[in-house]
Amino acid sequence: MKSIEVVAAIIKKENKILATKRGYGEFINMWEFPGGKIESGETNEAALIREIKEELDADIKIDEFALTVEYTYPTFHLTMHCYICSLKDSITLLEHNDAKWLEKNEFNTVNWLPADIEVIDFLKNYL
Ligand SMILES: Nc1nc2c([nH]c(=O)n2[C@H]2C[C@H](O)[C@@H](COP(=O)(O)OP(=O)(O)OP(=O)(O)O)O2)c(=O)[nH]1
Ligand SMILES: [Mg+2]
Repeated sequence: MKSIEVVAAIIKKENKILATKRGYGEFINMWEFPGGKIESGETNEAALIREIKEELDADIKIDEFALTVEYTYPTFHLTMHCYICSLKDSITLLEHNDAKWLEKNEFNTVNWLPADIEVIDFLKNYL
């Protein structure tokens, strides 16, 4: 089975985190943490900064590593490294079709990608 390695940004502002809704592809309209595939030769941090610039036209500060999720979808295995980040400026949705700032008690109001449930469980304790 194919394996992919992805970095994702848990962008935090006060007690809220940014959830973004996928605008295209297999998982369209499901919610995720913005980010994407690490390219060869790239560090996790460089990949995350590049992806957030590409997807949200924003610069971020990576504050700390949060967790790595391993999840097997029917057609591929996902390794996803997640980092707590803060925004240096505003965002523009270039690939997503919606975004929401969610407090802990609102996490369950959106339809997360299956691999993200573990991230949500982590954040319920972290925030
Ligand atoms: N970015 C991101 N991807 C996730 C999350 N949860 C999850 O299962 N994935 C899966 C969905 C995708 O199959 C896979 C790769 O992420 P991606 O589609 O964002 O990759 P990318 O930005 O490089 O996009 P592309 O150029 O391949 O279209 O990771 C998440 O929270 N954030
Ligand atoms: Mg992406």
